[in-house]
Amino acid sequence: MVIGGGPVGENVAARAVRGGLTAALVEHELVGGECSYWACMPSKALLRPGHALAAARRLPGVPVGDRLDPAAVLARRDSFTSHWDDSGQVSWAEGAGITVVRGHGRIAGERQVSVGDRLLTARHAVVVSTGSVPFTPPIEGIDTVRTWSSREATSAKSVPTSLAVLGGGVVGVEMAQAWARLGAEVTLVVSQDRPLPRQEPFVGELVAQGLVEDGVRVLTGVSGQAVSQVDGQVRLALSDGSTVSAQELLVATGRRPATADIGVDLVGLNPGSPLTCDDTGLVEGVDGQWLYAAGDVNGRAPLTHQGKYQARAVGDVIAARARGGAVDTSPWSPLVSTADHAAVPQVVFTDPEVAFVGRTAEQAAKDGLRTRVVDLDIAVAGSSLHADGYRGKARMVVDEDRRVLVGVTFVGQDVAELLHSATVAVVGAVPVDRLWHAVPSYPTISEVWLRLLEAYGL
Ligand SMILES: Cc1cc2nc3c(=O)[nH]c(=O)nc-3n(C[C@H](O)[C@H](O)[C@H](O)COP(=O)(O)OP(=O)(O)OC[C@H]3O[C@@H](n4cnc5c(N)ncnc54)[C@H](O)[C@@H]3O)c2cc1C
Ligand SMILES: NC(=O)c1ccc[n+]([C@@H]2O[C@H](COP(=O)([O-])OP(=O)(O)OC[C@H]3O[C@@H](n4cnc5c(N)ncnc54)[C@H](O)[C@@H]3O)[C@@H](O)[C@H]2O)c1
Repeated sequence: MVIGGGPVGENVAARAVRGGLTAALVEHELVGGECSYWACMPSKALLRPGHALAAARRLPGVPVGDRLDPAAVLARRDSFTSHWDDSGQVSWAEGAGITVVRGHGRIAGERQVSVGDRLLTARHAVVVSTGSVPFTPPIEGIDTVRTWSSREATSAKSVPTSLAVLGGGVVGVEMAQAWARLGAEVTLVVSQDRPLPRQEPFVGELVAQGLVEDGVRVLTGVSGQAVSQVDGQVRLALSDGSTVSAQELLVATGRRPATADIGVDLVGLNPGSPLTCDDTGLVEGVDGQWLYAAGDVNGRAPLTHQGKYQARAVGDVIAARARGGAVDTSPWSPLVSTADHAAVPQVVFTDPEVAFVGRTAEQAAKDGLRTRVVDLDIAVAGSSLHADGYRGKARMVVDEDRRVLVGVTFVGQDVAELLHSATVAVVGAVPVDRLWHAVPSYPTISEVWLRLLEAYGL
């Protein structure tokens, strides 16, 4: 029995069915979850046309208009969310042999879930994949005015004349750029010295530069102190005494696991906290091997692809444990999510794009690794052909004791598709001396791999 029919819950259920079990998927809103309707899909649909226009402008000879057509962009976005109708996903689930149960699921006891006045009992396991909810910081007045969360920012029906964005994380930078390119006057408020502060320092610097070039006002080192409504605008008072006023205020200050109202207290866990689990997804602190968690709700790596990876392991391990006999849960077996610890890839879909996997140099040092860091501008034949004035940077973090990569970061136009090569190198612990023999094709942006290895000394 799976509580939460987002991308993660769907995948847990599908794998369990594939493993020979029956599966019920309890969903209280739309099957497909946040990702399909208010997160990954609509946000990328809003960003992509602006990137295509910017890319075309960097190539003399390509006829381009001077601005996007917002109505067409929003209409295409709507088609990617299936107009917020989940019948296609419900049909997919039913076709995969999953029983969809509409309603709010709560843990009601060992292997039991209540949905309204129905009590459902699972034969083998209950999996919680309820995702996450936006975190609103305790700023004076924030509850008294209408603000945007990522939901409004991804589903808005028209372009606001002006938008203030509080928070320089991934949602903040992506939505600031999307709406700026669609014509809004955007101010991004970042509490640290740069956006995306958890990434390599050059990431935030280059992304901020890209935003400024798009006309975004990027304010760093300031936080929100108070919010009020003045003359039909939202006014945000900042820690340096200044104010920002805009038609809309997007609060993009992070998310928290959705565990507040799902009955976890009944099994001795803390509502509102992540459901900490082992690498097979078993929730820690609950006996009997019946309660699992996957996706945003476990706080391990709040990304769709990583949650779906956990889902495949959880669905498979539940089926394997149901069959009985020995179950291999050693690191890197198909039944565990080993990559969550130090090999998580992520793309930030801004222009310049950001793509990284594994540890930053700072994280590797904190983890006690003896590392060498190689930094390069992305300036190869492939990049110069790709766009006039191509601007990008790459960093590779090498564990010197094992001579393998433990982290790679790329920033630049269209680097997303480079990322999987880095992920394969990190997950596969490919020695740099062998990586040398993975020859990048000429002339592609991948040539940066050769330059990185040369700069390392090969
Ligand atoms: C604006 C934005 C953009 C993003 N872009 C990307 C991206 O480009 N790439 C990426 O990898 N990640 C992205 N993410 C993160 C991604 O959306 C999440 O990691 C992903 O949705 C997690 O999937 P999930 O199934 O764990 O949770 P969710 O997608 O949140 O699904 C949880 C489901 O559970 C349901 N539910 C919750 N509680 C109950 C209950 N008690 N009973 C029944 N149903 C319940 C919810 O209605 C929901 O359908 C983005 C996030 C945001 C906010
Ligand atoms: N492309 C992608 O993969 C993608 C896109 C969007 C979101 N996501 C995921 O969704 C989740 C949520 O994203 P998010 O950007 O909301 O969270 P986040 O945690 O990435 O960023 C939140 C930012 O807000 C800042 N902040 C917190 N309180 C603040 C305050 N009072 N004033 C100013 N700044 C404040 C934090 O310092 C942080 O930098 C993340 O896990 C993210 O990885 C992924």
